[in-house]
Amino acid sequence: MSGTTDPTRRPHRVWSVADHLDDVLAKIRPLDPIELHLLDAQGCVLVEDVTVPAALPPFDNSSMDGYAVRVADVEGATEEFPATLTVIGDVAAGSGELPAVGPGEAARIMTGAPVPPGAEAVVPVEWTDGGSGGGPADSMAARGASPAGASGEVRVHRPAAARAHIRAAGSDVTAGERALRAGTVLGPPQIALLAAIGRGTVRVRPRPRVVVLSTGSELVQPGETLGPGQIHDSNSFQLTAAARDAGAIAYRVGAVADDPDTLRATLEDQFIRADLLVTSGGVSVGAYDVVKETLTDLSAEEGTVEFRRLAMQPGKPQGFGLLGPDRIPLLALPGNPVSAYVSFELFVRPTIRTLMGLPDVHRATVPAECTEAVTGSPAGRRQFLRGSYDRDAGTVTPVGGAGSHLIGALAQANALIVVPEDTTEVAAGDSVEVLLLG
Ligand SMILES: Nc1nc2c(c(=O)[nH]1)N[C@H]1C(S)=C(S)[C@@H](COP(=O)(O)OP(=O)(O)OC[C@H]3O[C@@H](n4cnc5c(N)ncnc54)[C@H](O)[C@@H]3O)O[C@H]1N2
Ligand code: MOO
Repeated sequence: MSGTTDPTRRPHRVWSVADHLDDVLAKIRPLDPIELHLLDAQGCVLVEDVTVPAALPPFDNSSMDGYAVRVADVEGATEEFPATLTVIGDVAAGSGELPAVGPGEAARIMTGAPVPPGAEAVVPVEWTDGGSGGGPADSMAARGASPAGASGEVRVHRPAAARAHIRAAGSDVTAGERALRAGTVLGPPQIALLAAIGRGTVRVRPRPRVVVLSTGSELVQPGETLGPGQIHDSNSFQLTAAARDAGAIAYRVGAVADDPDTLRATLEDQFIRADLLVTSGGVSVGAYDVVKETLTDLSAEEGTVEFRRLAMQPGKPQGFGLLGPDRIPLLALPGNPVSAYVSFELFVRPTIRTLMGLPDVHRATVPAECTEAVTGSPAGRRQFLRGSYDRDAGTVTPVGGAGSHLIGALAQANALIVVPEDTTEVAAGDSVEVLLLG
């Protein structure tokens, strides 16, 4: 990284939001798939069709705690004239050895336990006296408290149809059927299915490893005391949290001073573990804009990073390129905290989600009625104001002003109000486009 900036070579083109985003995403390829343990694959995109190896349930089993019986033995049973059966033992979930139920016999059976041979139906314990000799039971005596419950007699008060309260083998999924299609995003129910069919690992596109570093000699770690002219580094925390929220494994690298050699060395150190590099600060036109200074005019081996002006507010100065021998994508965001956040939402989040191979990379947008007038939106720049969106009312209210240093208002917002390039004023009651955050 040679770090020489030649101002005469600065491109004068002003990029639209859409053109910059298209240019970024055109250079991002989804990460190569790897085999991951189920919980590590949560939120990832499956790249294989998964076939069911063996039916679920694997065997006929009871859906109720009760008694496994033969249908003829309980035919016509009532509370007044119960069917009295001999209890031959217990079948608990996980039971390997099953007692055969003969005529006039019943086996106590628990939910999920295999239906024993000879039994044709299950009667819930509430349809019986539970072996007590009294009225209808509301539960079984716990085995520990009453081991005798697995023997003696039970009076059944109602008849049961064949296969009543029996969950048939294969009634959930059958061997050979497709459990999940390639392209499925693995949420909790999909992970449950994979586990149920016995898959311990799956082939997915992994979460990208995103390295976040902030730049600025004024920055001090939260928890430390500020000296004159210093502020706490909030961007690296904000962006690391946002990267996690977008689905990445994010590594926060502490704030780097405005020194090209330090920045260069810090970035190079991170190449080993980065699928994406995100920096904040140092991209505008000042004398200490270290990111721009360091990453402009790189050699062919070092990569290419282009610094641009975008027709948006906040977020005007942006850098994008591919760095190092592996051509790791780098997004250099402006340092103002709101600018950094808006830039993340518009450009970094879709990049992370493209790396993951997710089908839907953008935040949802909805129309909403703006409850207050907006004035002074800059002509020719798309403005992203912070807003509080009320879904029930279908309204959005601007919070704070347009200043890109307003972190307090940002923390109150749940949406960005989009004011188009050709609009400088919005009247109260006008419909606006709102980008929903989360
Ligand atoms: N003469 C001009 N000056 C500026 C222009 C311009 O076009 N001409 N653009 C302005 C715009 S718009 C933006 S946005 C900023 C972008 O500046 P940088 O990306 O170079 O960011 P810095 O100068 O490093 O910092 C800007 C601002 O943000 C604070 N900051 C930076 N990093 C952090 C952090 N990690 N946590 C909290 N706050 C941070 C920093 O202290 C500055 O106040 O340039 C304008 N200037
Ligand atoms: O465009 Mo800067 O990003 O307004 O604050």
